[in-house]
Amino acid sequence: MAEHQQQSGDAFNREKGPSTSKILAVITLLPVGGVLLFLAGLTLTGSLIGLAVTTPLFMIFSPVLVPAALVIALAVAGFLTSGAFGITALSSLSWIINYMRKVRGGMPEKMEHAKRRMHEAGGAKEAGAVIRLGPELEITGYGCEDHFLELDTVTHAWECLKDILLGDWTAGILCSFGMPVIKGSERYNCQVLCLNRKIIMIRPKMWLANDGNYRELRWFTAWKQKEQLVDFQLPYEISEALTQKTVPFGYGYIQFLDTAVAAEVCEELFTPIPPHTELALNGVEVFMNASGSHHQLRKLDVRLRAFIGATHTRGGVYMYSNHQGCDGGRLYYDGCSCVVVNGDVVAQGSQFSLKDVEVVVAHIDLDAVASLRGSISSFQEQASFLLRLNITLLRKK
Ligand SMILES: NC(=O)CC[C@H](N)C(=O)O
Repeated sequence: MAEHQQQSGDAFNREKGPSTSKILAVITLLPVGGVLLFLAGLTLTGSLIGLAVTTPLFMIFSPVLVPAALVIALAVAGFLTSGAFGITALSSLSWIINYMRKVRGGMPEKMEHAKRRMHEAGGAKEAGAVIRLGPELEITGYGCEDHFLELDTVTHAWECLKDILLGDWTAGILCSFGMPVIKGSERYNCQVLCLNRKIIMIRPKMWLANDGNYRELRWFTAWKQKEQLVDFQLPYEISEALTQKTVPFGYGYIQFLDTAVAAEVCEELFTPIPPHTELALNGVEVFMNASGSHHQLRKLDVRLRAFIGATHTRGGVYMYSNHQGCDGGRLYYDGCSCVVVNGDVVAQGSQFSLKDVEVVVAHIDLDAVASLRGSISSFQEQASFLLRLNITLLRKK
């Protein structure tokens, strides 16, 4: 397995350089831009000199209307040509500068949105939030479709995650980011859980959305080894930057000193046996559902019933984060990110909005979960006889 992991590191390195077509574009545009800029200058100077020489002559020999009109026409033509040359030259040079900047930055602008979102969610952190959940496949966007099959989509997602982790965004706040991860030869739709500039667990989606408008099995494989957390070797550049070599990968939850938290990824909630049922019996109190769910009449009602059903008989905090807007495909993702506690919706975001980022914050009393569970005898009976799940222990409050 270590060998396979190294492969994902290799892929990470391989995809760095610019493509041949881009290099060709730069090589052709650079002289063209320069020549055009030179011609622009030349025609501008010519027009100005012509105007300067002929104007006094016509002042003396006026009124000679036809040659005057001729001079004006020539001057206008001169300015227009110079302007056209100038604009073409400047736009080709600015394309080159932009391209150079992108090559050096190494990441498509699209993935910068994840960082922007983190920045705007900073307010939630200042308001005291200790868990931050973004939507499914947040870093790349949910609707990449066949671009998920390109190695550099995954590579750039790691680069973006690295930038986020090197900043302050994850200091003191558990953050869940969605991105594709290649493990060995398989590509998984994952939630990457991070805290204090480290990756503490990668949770691959186990039940993929593959009906109606969804085609996740075309791009991802479902994680099937439910029984164990395995070691995932981070791509070389990530492990160097984070000084962290491996991370637990698989199905499980994170045990803090005062509570337990787990991811349940979108479609998993809607399966006949959703993971939250056994996670709850294992003591997980907070569920983080990262979702990419499109708008369809009455679907919000289906979702809300699912969150309420998940938590009102067995207790729990259900955090739900959905994309909002359109991203590449033909669907509208209708937000409505929310927080549900013991069957009550305590916070909910908008369904239709043009905002770049919307942060939904809720202040939760975790004792309400413990006390509901403590009051249901059958919950305790089932919990005491259940097989224990995989845990990542964190000695942090
Ligand atoms: N991304 C998903 O897993 C979609 C799940 C579900 N079918 C929905 O529409 O919400």
